[in-house]
Amino acid sequence: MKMGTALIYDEEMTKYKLLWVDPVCKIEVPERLTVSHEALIKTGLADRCISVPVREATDADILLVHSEEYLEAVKKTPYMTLEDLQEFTLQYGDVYFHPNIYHCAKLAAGAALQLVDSVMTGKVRNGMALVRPPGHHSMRSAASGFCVFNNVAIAAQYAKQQYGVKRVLIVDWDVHHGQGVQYCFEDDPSVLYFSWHRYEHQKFWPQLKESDYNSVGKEKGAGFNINVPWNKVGMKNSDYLSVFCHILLPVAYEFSPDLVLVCAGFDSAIGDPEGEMCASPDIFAHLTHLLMNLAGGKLCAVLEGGYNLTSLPQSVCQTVQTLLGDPAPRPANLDGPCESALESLHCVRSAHRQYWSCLKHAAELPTSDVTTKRIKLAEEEEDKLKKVEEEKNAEEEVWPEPPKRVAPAVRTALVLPNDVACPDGCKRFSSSEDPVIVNKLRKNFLKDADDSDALTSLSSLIALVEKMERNEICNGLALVPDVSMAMMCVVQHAATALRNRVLVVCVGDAGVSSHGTEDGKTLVVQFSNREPEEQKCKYHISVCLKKGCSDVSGFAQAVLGLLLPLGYEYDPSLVLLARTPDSGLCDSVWQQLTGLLQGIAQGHTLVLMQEAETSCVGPTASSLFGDAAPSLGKLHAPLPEDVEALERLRHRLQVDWKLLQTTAPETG
Ligand SMILES: NCCCNCCCCCS
Ligand SMILES: [Zn+2]
Repeated sequence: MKMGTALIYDEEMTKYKLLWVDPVCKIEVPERLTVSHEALIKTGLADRCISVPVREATDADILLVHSEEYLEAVKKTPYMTLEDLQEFTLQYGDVYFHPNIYHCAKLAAGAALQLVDSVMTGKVRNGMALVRPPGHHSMRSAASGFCVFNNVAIAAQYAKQQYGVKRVLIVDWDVHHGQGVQYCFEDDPSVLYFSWHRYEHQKFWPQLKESDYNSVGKEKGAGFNINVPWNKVGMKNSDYLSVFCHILLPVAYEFSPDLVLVCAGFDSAIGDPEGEMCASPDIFAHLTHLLMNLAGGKLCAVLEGGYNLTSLPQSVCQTVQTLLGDPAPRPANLDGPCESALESLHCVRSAHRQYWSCLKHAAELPTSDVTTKRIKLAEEEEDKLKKVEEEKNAEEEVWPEPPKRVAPAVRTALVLPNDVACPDGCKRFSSSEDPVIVNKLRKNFLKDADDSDALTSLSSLIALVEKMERNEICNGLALVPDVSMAMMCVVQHAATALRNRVLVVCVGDAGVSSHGTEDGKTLVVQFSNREPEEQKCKYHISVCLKKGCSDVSGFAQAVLGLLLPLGYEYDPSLVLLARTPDSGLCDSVWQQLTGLLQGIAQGHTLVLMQEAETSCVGPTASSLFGDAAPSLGKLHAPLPEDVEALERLRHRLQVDWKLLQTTAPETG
């Protein structure tokens, strides 16, 4: 049921600009929209989207968030002289008005509403609106930070009112705090607002105390406002992915939204004069991918900031290409979150532990003196490094073009016994038996050489792996007589053939070969309910859950907070996902796992299942084919012993795996 991706853009929104000198506002230029749209055209992405027209938000729409007096005031601006416009602007901060900005602000808000309509009526699965003026800083009765109407806040209220949406998740990955969104929903438990933002201990604009991590929401909304302050510039891909895996995703899955809105600001990308961060544009492919299995895939991304006319279009293209379902590029050098980011991560998780069961066992807030000492030490240390850094790259930031993301000709290939039907859309795969492969298999694997159907399925499997390695096929599913043997066979083949690494994810108690784990060519992560004997080595990890994988929330938290960070850091070229009938996994959890793992290894996921599990072929194929996994529903609290076990395991493994860190290492 793969549906399309909407793209909303109208050049009318380029027809306003700054009419006087104002150094703060001069970066907000019409070219932001034109370079972004042109990039989508040039890369062919625009043609793959469903073009949806803008519309003007009505007074009623705008009044969902703003006051009548504010709307009436803004309505007068088209008739103002230049002096009046400058006078009118002075009452607000870091924003400018123009005779045509009211019209454009109605179109920007209306574009967000068109996107919500398209997604909620099922016309499309997801989409992106390229708009200006942005919205997330504007407040009930005030313009702010280049924003006039709060496009995403209006869209959230509209979705609740028009479609009876119960829970809306707003993810604000713009580098500024969307204080306007926070104020709008801080006492509203039906809207979970998540924002990270440059903060520098309140030194950075808008310099609000309430942008810090301890603003968690008010009254009934307590816990539903998550602020992640960046107290240093230069944050990188690892910092962003760590916050997604250890804060946003666990909470988002527990919240289980019916709709996801993204305040898609790209001033958090490298090269931006506002953010001064160092995350590469392709990180937005992963951030987008990680949100696409929430709310059954209903995701609306609305442009906010982004002021570097090179990284902005690159980031926009990375986002749209992922919304279209193309495999994400392999993440660039994930060398672990920096000290300052770990401080923030620790503070946010601790501030929210009382509200979210997935954070229940997050470490306590560091005691004040330890913290201040640690922050001081960390700051001196990092400032020294920064000085060196600054000397080095005082010149313009440069970064490589994001890698080309070619979707293979065949997305999903299935190796099935002849009597099992192949779901539509997927391609049945069987190889001409390559004698070399056959002989090797006979020699290494098949005791009784006449076991022909094992031979057939194994040789098809190897041939499939080779096509994935050549990027001719994206992912695959194989029903095999013996999962353990098939796993071993693929791992051994891959270890030699594949230049790179294989991540083996085992669900259930299949015997797992430790082949390749001693030298790191293979990373095995096994989920089961059997207490593991001593932890073998860094590359063979057993995750023991009390009720195995049958406890949805325990398993979900293990996947989000442990498997994903491990997988991203390991950065394999193939993900081998093996499941045995005793796994106890329900289809929707299985589909979430299969969906999320496709963000790794450029989507080269190979699923192995026992031949008996024909009922699981359909759901698995649909997830491999790119359909969003069904929502898991609100997650109840995981078993305390599971959360504790995960925390202990993460604490033990973080020595070797930096993306598992959630607190700054004790200094001194
Ligand atoms: N450099 C500090 C001045 C910030 N001025 C407002 C920025 C608004 C961004 C909207 S995404
Ligand atoms: Zn911004």
